[in-house]
Amino acid sequence: MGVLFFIITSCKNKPTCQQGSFGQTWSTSLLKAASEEIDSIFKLPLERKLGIPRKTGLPQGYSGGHAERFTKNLTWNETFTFDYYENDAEPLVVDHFKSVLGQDFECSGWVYQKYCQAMWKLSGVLFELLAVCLGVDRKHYKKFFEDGYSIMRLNFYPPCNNSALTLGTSPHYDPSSITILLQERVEGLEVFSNNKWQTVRPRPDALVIIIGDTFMASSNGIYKSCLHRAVVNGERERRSLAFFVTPKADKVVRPPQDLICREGTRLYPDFTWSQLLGFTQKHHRVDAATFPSFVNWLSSSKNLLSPL
Ligand SMILES: C=C1C[C@]23C[C@H]1CC[C@H]2[C@]1(C)CCC[C@@](C)(C(=O)O)[C@H]1[C@@H]3C(=O)O
Ligand SMILES: O=C(O)CCC(=O)C(=O)O
Ligand SMILES: [Fe+2]
Repeated sequence: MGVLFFIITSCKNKPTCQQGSFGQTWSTSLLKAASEEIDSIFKLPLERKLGIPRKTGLPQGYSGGHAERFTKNLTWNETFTFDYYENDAEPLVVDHFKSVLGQDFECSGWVYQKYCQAMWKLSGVLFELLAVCLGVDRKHYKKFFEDGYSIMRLNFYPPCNNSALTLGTSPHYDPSSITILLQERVEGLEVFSNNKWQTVRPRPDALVIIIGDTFMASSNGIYKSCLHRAVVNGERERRSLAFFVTPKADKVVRPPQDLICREGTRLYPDFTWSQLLGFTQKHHRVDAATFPSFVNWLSSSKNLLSPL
């Protein structure tokens, strides 16, 4: 069984952490600011939130339990999602916040601009770490993902005193490559490991790194995508931030050649992120069976980029 998820902590009690053990440029204060800023969006009046522009077939925008997409198994959460592209010239997240939420959201935009920049840098370090653990060229994955982007998701979970009837986020594997997840103080994240759901205890100074389907395929199945969910809390509001790292939309996802030679066989066909994203938005709600269903769909719908 490959790595499912792991937890990394920021530099110990340093106000700004330039280069910590992972070479990351994030700190507990940055995580705290990003957690606290979530309410600036979700405490808006409902009509304001529903007025946030949303394009059908894309995860970006505001949603309440995905009620605009699904008719059953609605989740007990509100989400706000936007894309992050690394761009040294323009603070694109700030521009996005001002355009979809208004000029008075410039400061919130800067909080998430800085947060996403730090998470993007961290993802590069994580890809090197994962490459080293796989025994492939240290820079392989960092180079593969460097012209990619990220889907940034803010999750807000209101208290729910009937946890038997609903979930915050249903059981699923993230379709993306790796997810950098920040839970603030209220627990709720559970991973399915050793045949049972296990709580991942929140730590305000820690990030949870979750392996997704795209990285599982890029590692020829050596790393396994991690089944996880979010349960609701009876008394307390819960917040989390998920930074889904994804390749450039039209880039072909396949393991490095030396890994294929070493393994001898390919577990998954070539695909693009654009195909997988489109599948999750148009054909199959992300759940515990997304990736096998996607692979079948690829083969049956003659969308295979190349035979296995
Ligand atoms: C490709 C994607 C689909 C989701 C957003 C991105 C990456 C994670 C996916 C998601 C968050 C996984 C849990 C279920 C989901 C429906 C959700 O709760 O929002 C997923 C997203 C989606 O389909 O919009
Ligand atoms: O809120 C959480 O802890 C998990 C959320 C999650 O898995 C997701 O947004 O993909
Ligand atoms: Fe997830």
